[in-house]
Amino acid sequence: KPLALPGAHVVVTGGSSGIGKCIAIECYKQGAFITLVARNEDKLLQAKKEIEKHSINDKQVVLCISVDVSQDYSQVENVIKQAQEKLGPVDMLVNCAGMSLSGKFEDLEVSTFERLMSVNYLGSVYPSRAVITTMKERRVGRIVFVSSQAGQLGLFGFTAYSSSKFAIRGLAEALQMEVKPYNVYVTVAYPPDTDTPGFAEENKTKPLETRLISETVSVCKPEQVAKQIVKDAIQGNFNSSIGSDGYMLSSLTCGMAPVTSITEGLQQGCRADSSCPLCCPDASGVFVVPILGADGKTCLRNRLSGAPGWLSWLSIGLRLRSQSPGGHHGPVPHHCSVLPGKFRQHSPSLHDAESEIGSCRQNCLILTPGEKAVSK
Ligand SMILES: NC(=O)C1=CN([C@@H]2O[C@H](COP(=O)(O)OP(=O)(O)OC[C@H]3O[C@@H](n4cnc5c(N)ncnc54)[C@H](OP(=O)(O)O)[C@@H]3O)[C@@H](O)[C@H]2O)C=CC1
Ligand SMILES: CCCCCCCCCCCCCCCC(=O)[C@@H](N)CO
Repeated sequence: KPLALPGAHVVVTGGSSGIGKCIAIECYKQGAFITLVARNEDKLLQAKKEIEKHSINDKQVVLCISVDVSQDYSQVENVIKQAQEKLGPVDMLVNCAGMSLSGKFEDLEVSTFERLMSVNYLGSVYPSRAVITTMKERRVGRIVFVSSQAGQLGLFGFTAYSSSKFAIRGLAEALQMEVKPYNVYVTVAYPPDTDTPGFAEENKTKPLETRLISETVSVCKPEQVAKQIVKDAIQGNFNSSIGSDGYMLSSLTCGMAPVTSITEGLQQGCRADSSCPLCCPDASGVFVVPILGADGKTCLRNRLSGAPGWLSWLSIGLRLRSQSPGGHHGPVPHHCSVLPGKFRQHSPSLHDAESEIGSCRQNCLILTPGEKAVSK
């Protein structure tokens, strides 16, 4: 279910400038309450004024908190606490604070590698770590990471920057697998060059080669990038790319990232049905056992959005095969997946799967249709 932004509390790190500021404006326009997090207080207040021009009701608030997200976890944790005291639990966190420095490997100071890793990577870990427990308890939440196209491929001049942006992806993939059963969705955005103060700053020292390679993709407006990111985050899409070459780049570099939207679209015929005993929304066994298990009755849609992409494709393949004459064994509800008999015989986990799913459900909050999740 898409996240409803009206009345929601959105925290944007790096919200005082560039892409982050545009994300804050986009959310504010849709009725959210905003907390902006960045270091410079003047820039924060300036951004607050600009964002407030876009209010849609007189209850909306923009809160500003100054902190360096890359320095000290307990400081960041305090900032999140302050924000939650004023505006309630965080529904969406956007990790957009970041910076770029380029240069040839041997020309970059070692301290630049440390700096980019702490701001871009640890600066995303800390705020996320500070909001995740409450999100899981409430069974509501979105966490957005802003990587970069340079986080999908390594580029000349970006030895320090690219690696810090690749790190974000590893974090996001692992985290999505953990939190999907709690209805918390992770989005990683891979923007191209975008016309922001940060980009202007980066261009002052960019090597010629880096500039030439980057210019093969045109520069985007931050408003456009922000719109796409907010849209994907609301939808719970794991991947957020901009434009057609952004889309191609994402397809080429998708690896085993979790799949959400496209696969779910293809799985139209496999909608989760709350009347199916195996399609409970706890979905704690997100991974292999439930996919191969449940004696062919596991609903794929709930299970797979936290699993690597190729597993989804495999299962779609199996499902299509199983629908062909001869591949179908026993009575199977229309919304459930079917595994061919051959696979059943060869997988020892299959026979235990139903009981395993039964036991993993004991550790979880089980919702019956119509019931609402409440925090512990
Ligand atoms: N513009 C581009 O071409 C692209 C940008 N990106 C990524 O998007 C994000 C935003 O970029 P962009 O809008 O260009 O950047 P800007 O430099 O315009 O804005 C950066 C924001 O992050 C804040 N910030 C920076 N460091 C810290 C820190 N240590 N602690 C807290 N806040 C911090 C800044 O405020 P303050 O300095 O006051 O702390 C500012 O609000 C970055 O992660 C960047 O890597 C990705 C792809 C392309
Ligand atoms: C078939 C696929 C076509 C795609 C071609 C790929 C070309 C790569 C261009 C990468 C540009 C790097 C952008 C980095 C932006 C960034 O993060 C900094 N500006 C941050 O400030």
